[in-house]
Amino acid sequence: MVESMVVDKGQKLTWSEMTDKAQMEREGIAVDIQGVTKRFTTQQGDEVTALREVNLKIREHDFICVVGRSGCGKTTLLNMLAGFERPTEGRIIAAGVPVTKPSPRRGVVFQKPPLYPWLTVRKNVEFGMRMQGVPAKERNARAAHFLEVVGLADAGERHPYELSGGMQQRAQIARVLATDPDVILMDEPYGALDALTRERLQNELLRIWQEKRKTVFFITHSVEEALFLATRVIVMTAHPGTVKMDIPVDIPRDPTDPDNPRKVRENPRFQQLRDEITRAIYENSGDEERR
Ligand SMILES: Nc1ncnc2c1ncn2[C@@H]1O[C@H](COP(=O)(O)OP(=O)(O)OP(=O)(O)O)[C@@H](O)[C@H]1O
Repeated sequence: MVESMVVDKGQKLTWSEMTDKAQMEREGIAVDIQGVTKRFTTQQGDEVTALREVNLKIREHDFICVVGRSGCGKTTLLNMLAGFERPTEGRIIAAGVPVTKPSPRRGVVFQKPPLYPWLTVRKNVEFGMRMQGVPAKERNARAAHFLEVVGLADAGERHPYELSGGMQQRAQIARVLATDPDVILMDEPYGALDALTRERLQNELLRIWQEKRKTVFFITHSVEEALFLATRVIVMTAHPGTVKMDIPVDIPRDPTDPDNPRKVRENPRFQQLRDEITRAIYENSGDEERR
């Protein structure tokens, strides 16, 4: 039987999708990952179960950090949240609607900033908005605002190759923020940066997250980075990838305080959670590797 359809903000939804959407809005759920399994077939014809039965409710304004050993399926999960890949089983609902393809409501920040070398930084920041059909005047104003937000107000007329790695990452973040997504998906965005730049950018991201009230899903290999940023840390285990722990982080943070990183690190709760999460990642792993 074909369910009747209703149109909501230009999207066609079935009645049951409308009911789910209303419930998610009532409960403040931004993204609902429901029983997601993902299998790949390798070129040799073998089947790999990258994720099995992942269930996770991401609330609006959550800052989720996902940690886990290499190969546990973090990027696979992010790719499905972005709509780049489809689950083999289960489904992902974002803003009440099943995710079937990429959407500007979900911005993606990659480890390597995909900036266009022939465009200035300002034009790069405007690019996503141009794709959305934002009029030139508004594009200009929003680009100026977000370049300011990420501390690149003076770099708008430069080209990406004239920027440091940290500045390029800031430009990418400005480009994503300027498209005004509900959810920002970040795949190890600071993995390639030196420790000091990384700390600065983490603080900046916390401030932006507090100000703009976005929902963030952030992959990292660093437990310390996760504890510095997250409202919830999700620990995943491998073969097949699944959620092992969901840990709320209750450490007070103030990104407007330049001494915030040291204060957070020296909080006894930080050290306790770091040990607990590190143990969870590596126990039963059969080796002593530590990151
Ligand atoms: N397109 C693909 N075809 C076949 N197997 C894949 C494909 N993409 C991912 N996999 C497999 O799925 C599993 C999870 O990979 P994924 O990249 O999501 O892990 P990850 O946790 O992000 O790893 P890392 O921390 O190293 O980036 C791995 O075993 C990987 O080999």
